[in-house]
Amino acid sequence: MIIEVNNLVKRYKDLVALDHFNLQVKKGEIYGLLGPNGSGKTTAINCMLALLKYDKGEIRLFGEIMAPDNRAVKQRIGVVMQNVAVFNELTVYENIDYFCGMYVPEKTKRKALVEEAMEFTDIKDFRKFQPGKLSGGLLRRLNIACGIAHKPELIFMDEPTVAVDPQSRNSILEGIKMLNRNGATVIYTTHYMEEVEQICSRIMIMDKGREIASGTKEELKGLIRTGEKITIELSELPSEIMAKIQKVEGVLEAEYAGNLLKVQCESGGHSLITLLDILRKNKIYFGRIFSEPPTLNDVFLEITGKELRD
Ligand SMILES: Nc1ncnc2c1ncn2[C@@H]1O[C@H](COP(=O)(O)OP(=O)(O)OP(=O)(O)O)[C@@H](O)[C@H]1O
Repeated sequence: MIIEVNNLVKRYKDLVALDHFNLQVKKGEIYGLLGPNGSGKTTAINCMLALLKYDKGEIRLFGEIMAPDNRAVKQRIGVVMQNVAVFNELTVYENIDYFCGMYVPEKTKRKALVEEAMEFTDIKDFRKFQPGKLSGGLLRRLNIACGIAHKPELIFMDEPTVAVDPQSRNSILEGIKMLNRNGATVIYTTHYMEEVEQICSRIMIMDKGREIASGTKEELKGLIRTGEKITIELSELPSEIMAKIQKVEGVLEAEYAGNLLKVQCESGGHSLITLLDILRKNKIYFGRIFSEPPTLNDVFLEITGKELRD
């Protein structure tokens, strides 16, 4: 295991931010911590990095107890925090060089690493720019370059795509996958379920400082009763036909509004054919049909009774 967290408790006065939190991350994973704002993701990361003291529990990184002065372990770690943390008086190149220099003292070796990090994050053209002159997306890329230039084996990324345009977001996500293919283990926090679905090999869904479920996205979706959501375009739907639809085996809920019939089905059920048969037999003409699998928001909703997003 690269990360082992056992029974971690962190309180801010009366508020329990982490409540007996456990985590195991294996080498080579992109592990996602998914949870709404305030669920404890940043607190968990800061404890793992020994930036915060905690009340109870144990944290091991690379098999060693993590402590603020454990330089050997810190050298093997890269950090990309939620808030961009760069120096405004330094250029792009100098910023990356500074952060890389904390772990790589040799100048020539460092030069090659800084060039590589700029290439990787595609900010070479801005090497002489100061951060204040960069767009939001470029700033995020600089933040990432500063965190990864020394080629860490384990990378912590805390919501690196917040307030980033879709194009930069995709290039950041692709970059993370590439870092992982090149051998880095990644721990990634977000409240965007699409991101963890896109890049993470395993996911923990958090709420109120605790794990509520974990596994691959397929395993998580298999935990819940909610299955696919079927949408059918219809110009009319008499109430007696709606009543028949609501009684179909495997149908949890059905509603008709704005010429759309929306049917929420149970997981594992195959209700589409039956639904279409009912419509055909009753001479109800339908247009396009869509089927969406359950999302991680459905998992969160079914377990906690609330939406993942605010
Ligand atoms: N320095 C602090 N002092 C007091 N309470 C704090 C402090 N930092 C965080 N908290 C509280 O601890 C809880 C967990 O916060 P944390 O920032 O770890 O959550 P998060 O899941 O990372 O949320 P976000 O996505 O908003 O960063 C929240 O209720 C938050 O208000």
